[in-house]
Amino acid sequence: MENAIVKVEDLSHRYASQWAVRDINFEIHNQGVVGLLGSNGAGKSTTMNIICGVLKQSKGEVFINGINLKDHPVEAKRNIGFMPQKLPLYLDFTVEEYLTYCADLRMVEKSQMKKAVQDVLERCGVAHFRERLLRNLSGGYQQRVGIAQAIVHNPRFVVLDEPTNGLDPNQIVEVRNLIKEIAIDRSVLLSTHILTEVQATCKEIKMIEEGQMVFSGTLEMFDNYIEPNSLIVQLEIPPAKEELLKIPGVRSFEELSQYRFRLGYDGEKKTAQGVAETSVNRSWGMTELIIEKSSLDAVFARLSKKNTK
Ligand SMILES: Nc1ncnc2c1ncn2[C@@H]1O[C@H](COP(=O)(O)OP(=O)(O)OP(=O)(O)O)[C@@H](O)[C@H]1O
Repeated sequence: MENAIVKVEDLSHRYASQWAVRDINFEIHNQGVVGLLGSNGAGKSTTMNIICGVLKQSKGEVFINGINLKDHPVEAKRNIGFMPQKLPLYLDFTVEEYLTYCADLRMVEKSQMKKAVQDVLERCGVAHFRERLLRNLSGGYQQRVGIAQAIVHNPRFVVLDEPTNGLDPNQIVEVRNLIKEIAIDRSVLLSTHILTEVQATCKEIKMIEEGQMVFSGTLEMFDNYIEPNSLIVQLEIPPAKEELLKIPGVRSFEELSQYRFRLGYDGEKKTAQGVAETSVNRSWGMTELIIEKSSLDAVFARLSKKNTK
């Protein structure tokens, strides 16, 4: 079987006497964006810094493309691109000078350097600014250059730490599109506090709280983490409230308008089916039935709380 792009085994890290990360395990096998979530101080930056080889862990192992990062850092890092939260930009360099410098640091072969820089200039949409000083670029374009430096050596795995921080709404959309584009042929681990960002870009989510992994799964699993327990039904010829409360599983009733009602239920999936069937059988003229899901914020809050109990 092909090596996982990233494999993290029993990863723990301690600053002085305090453990920041405890026994984290995960693997990333596929291309696409994986969101790394967690409250402030949860351990995201510590985890990312270790995975990128910037910080040495107290315990555990990290393998990048099958290569042990601790034992073979130079080889392993060839497969990693990192864009830290605070961009390491040299503001007096032009875009092209800076990317050439980064390509050199990442040990791109001299003969390949020009092509590597040209490719990322184009791919990240900054070719027309190649001669501009970094200090004269807008925040959105500086972020693009930050992403370009992370992929100039064509790594299989890229880590982006809050890449849309401080951007305006248009720039956010553009940078998110760029992230999705670069994740077509590589894995991207994206740390963010913004749940709409996760929704817009990620296919998988990992969530850390107090240094431990509290969730790992698809965006859909995260979205469905809290079982729905209410539904909205719209009926053209509504019955009396008591009739609705008689449907098996229905526990509560709330009138939203003359024709629209919220019914609370016990989480049993069959209840929604029962509401639909009864409405049809009794000719209540059902025009809409929506199962109300919890928001991503509610799931995030539940997972954070679960860990602090
Ligand atoms: N250099 C350090 N020395 C001591 N403690 C640290 C150091 N860096 C981080 N910590 C502590 O380790 C824990 C995890 O911090 P970390 O920065 O990894 O969290 P985070 O999830 O990235 O937070 P944020 O979202 O606020 O950036 C926190 O309790 C933090 O105070």
